[in-house]
Amino acid sequence: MTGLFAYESSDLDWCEDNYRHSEHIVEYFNTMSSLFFFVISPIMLYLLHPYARERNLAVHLVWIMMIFVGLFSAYFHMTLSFMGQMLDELSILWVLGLCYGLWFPRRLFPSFIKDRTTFSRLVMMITVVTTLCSFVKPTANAYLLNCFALHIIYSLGLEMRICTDPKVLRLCWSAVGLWVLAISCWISDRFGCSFWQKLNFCYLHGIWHILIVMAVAYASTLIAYLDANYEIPYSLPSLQYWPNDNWVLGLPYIVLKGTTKTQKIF
Ligand SMILES: CCCCCCCC/C=C\CCCCCCCC(=O)N[C@@H](CO)[C@H](O)/C=C/CCCCCCCCCCCCC
Ligand SMILES: [Ca+2]
Ligand SMILES: [Zn+2]
Repeated sequence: MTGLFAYESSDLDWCEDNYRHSEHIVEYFNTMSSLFFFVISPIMLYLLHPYARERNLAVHLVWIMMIFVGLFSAYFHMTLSFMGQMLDELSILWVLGLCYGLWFPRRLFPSFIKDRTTFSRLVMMITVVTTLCSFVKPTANAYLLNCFALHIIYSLGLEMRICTDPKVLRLCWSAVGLWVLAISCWISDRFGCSFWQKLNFCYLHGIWHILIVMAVAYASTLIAYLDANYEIPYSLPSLQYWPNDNWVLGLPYIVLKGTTKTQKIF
């Protein structure tokens, strides 16, 4: 049992040199860049509060769980232990499950499912089964998780076909662009390590951490915005960026111009 927690007991080892900057932290830069989750998550929790209050307070669980993803990611890179790997990957799986349950568009539900509660229960069952299966071949987990991004982009494409709002389109392309940059770093670190070692630049996985958090902030806000238009249209949602609307890489959030009260007046 203690072997599961042992340093370097995971089959995964990223390109960054082990123990280069500290004798206690296996991959220093990868560990430190995981702390970026702690910076973005509280800000997103704050920015999404008006939408969560109107729609469903469970929305807050997404960014609360992202704090745990950051924590487990830091623990994994600090130790490269098997337990760290599983905590890192399973926390990502459960955030994905939560996002699907909350936000997957009703229009795209399989025909035999009539309401979101049934859909969320099905997602929960699939997440539990996938959690158990993840112990069968742990080295395959990360690849499987990355496939979810493809499904999210495909579903977004279906939703965006009829969209002409430039602000929404900008958010969508920014999310996809950030993800393309992120996944390029992840793949390059995984499969091009000898090349990057020759250049003495082995930090691509750490850069992936930073880019994927930004991609998730952009994609989740876009999906929440589409959801708000569909599920709480009286709230008149619109998109803005923090701290400034004109910043190239501000954090997107949803502003509600109407509330339940104004709905009752109409
Ligand atoms: C209707 C669904 C809406 C979904 C919205 C987005 C949901 C985000 C869900 C999960 C957060 C992912 C956080 C990534 C943490 C990375 C930690 C990490 O680096 N782990 C690695 C090991 O250290 C591990 O190898 C990585 C495994 C792959 C993770 C793949 C995550 C998929 C993220 C999907 C992002 C969607 C972006 C879509 C852009 C248009
Ligand atoms: Ca390494
Ligand atoms: Zn990582």
